[in-house]
Amino acid sequence: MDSLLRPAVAGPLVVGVYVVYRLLRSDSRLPDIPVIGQRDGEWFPWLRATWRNSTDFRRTVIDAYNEHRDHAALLPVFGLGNAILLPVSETQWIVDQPDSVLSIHQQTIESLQTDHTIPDPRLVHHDFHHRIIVTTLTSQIGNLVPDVADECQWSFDKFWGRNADEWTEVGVYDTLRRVVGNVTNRVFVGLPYCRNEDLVGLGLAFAQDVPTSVIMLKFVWSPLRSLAAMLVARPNRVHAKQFADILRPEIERRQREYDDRVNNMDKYAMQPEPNDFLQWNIKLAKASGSEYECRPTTLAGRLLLLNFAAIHTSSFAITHAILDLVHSKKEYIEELREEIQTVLAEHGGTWSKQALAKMDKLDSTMRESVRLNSLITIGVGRRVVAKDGVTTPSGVHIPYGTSVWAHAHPVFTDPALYKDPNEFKPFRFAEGRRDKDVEYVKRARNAFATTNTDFLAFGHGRNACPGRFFAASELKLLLGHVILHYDFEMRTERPPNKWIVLNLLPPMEATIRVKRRKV
Ligand code: HEM
Repeated sequence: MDSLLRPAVAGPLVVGVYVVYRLLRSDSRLPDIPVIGQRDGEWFPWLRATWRNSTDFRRTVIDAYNEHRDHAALLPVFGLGNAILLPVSETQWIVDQPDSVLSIHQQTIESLQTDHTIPDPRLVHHDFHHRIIVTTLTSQIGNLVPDVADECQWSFDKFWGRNADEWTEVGVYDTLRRVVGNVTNRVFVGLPYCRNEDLVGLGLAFAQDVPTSVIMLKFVWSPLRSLAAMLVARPNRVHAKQFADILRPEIERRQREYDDRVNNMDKYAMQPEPNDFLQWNIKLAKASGSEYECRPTTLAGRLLLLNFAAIHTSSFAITHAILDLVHSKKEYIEELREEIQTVLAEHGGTWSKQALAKMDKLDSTMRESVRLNSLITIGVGRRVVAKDGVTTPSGVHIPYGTSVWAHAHPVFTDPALYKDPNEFKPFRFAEGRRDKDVEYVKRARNAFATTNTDFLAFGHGRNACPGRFFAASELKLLLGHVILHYDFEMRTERPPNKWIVLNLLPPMEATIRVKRRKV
């Protein structure tokens, strides 16, 4: 008996009993509503539903849509905590709730365990980067397109080559994540740092560290997570420090120059300020008067957070689009090439925001690919932060601390919404935009970056992805560039996507053969 009371034995025992207890039964505060994955008459129904849902999430979301789309249902999944999938009719209600009732911020902190996985969690709590994306990045897209186009060319020359005589085999995801890393960081930190392989590599590594450490931490009892994170989130800290070390000289140089510029306007009359995220952040930090926001480690940390939010999401999207095209019809690629050539010719032969806006078929191709391959499979996750909980329009009371979600993956392929829903039809949305029988507002819903309750790839409502307008321009330019400059060897069988926990990912090992076009 004495040995049971020793801390080394008692600690794990208490944790073990608690974990088993939580797995065997649901939280008694949860409403009495159907449980996704639960079958009548089974022993340990909660545990078995949790196991079923966690091990085959694709089946889970499809069954949930077929059986529970009209009412709320509990969604037991390992690591998701108390979660409820609301009926499709309540998706708009979720995103309309004030942040004091349903919070995306608290949900992000919980689902990414940011207090443990982000080396400086204050970065997440103060949303400076979010403000800069909304106020400056989006409005600067027009001015940034030439830089994006230049970096795109440099990067594809490097990773796909210029060989116009022979086919070259390239790893699709592996090369595209590097291209996206360069191009996105051109807009975040500018030249020459966006081409610094160590910097881009660290951004990619960090974006992998976070989900990996989240998965490991979810297996640890929450009071012990800070302790476990010392070990589990070590790579996150190491990579964040190395990332900041590379950028520190540039950040300090820019800060000195910024002060000097304010005092000596004449001296810099012929030298424009850099137009990138780092510079906007330096400016906003100065204006805020916050010593913390002006620290080089804080500024570098924000850039790393953005690398995390932007690069994987965008790399997955462009990987899917290219795989979809290469495994469809050659005529689609030819039709896209014709559109791109025609529009570019009308715009002086160069990429611009206006030219991109005219390329309806290109825009449609990206949206169609995201429709079939969206990374997120349940959408607009929000945490109930109202102390007394919240009651949904259909009358279900949801307690404090529970997360609510909307159906997403099966909605993208609902035959009631799309004809031939599982077929890749790249011009589907372009046709929708041209349909003069449909009122203008509805036609405009077909644009790539437009969100609605049926299309949650970027979320929806006032907290929808703030980077989506930039992402849409960047991705269209990348896709347009490769269609113009490369031939693709067409293939028949698209390698299947992969479900990793709750997300849908592209086949990362897939390769294709490309040849530079002689133009
Ligand atoms: C194809 C590319 C992208 C996809 C599919 C995507 C998707 C998403 C989604 C689903 C959300 C959650 C929204 C919600 O729950 O309503 C989100 C949030 C966010 N995204 Fe994106 N994103 C992409 C690109 C980007 C880029 C390029 C940036 C930065 C320039 C970015 C920055 C962010 C940030 C900062 C948030 C957090 C917003 C918040 O917490 O309020 N994303 N994104």
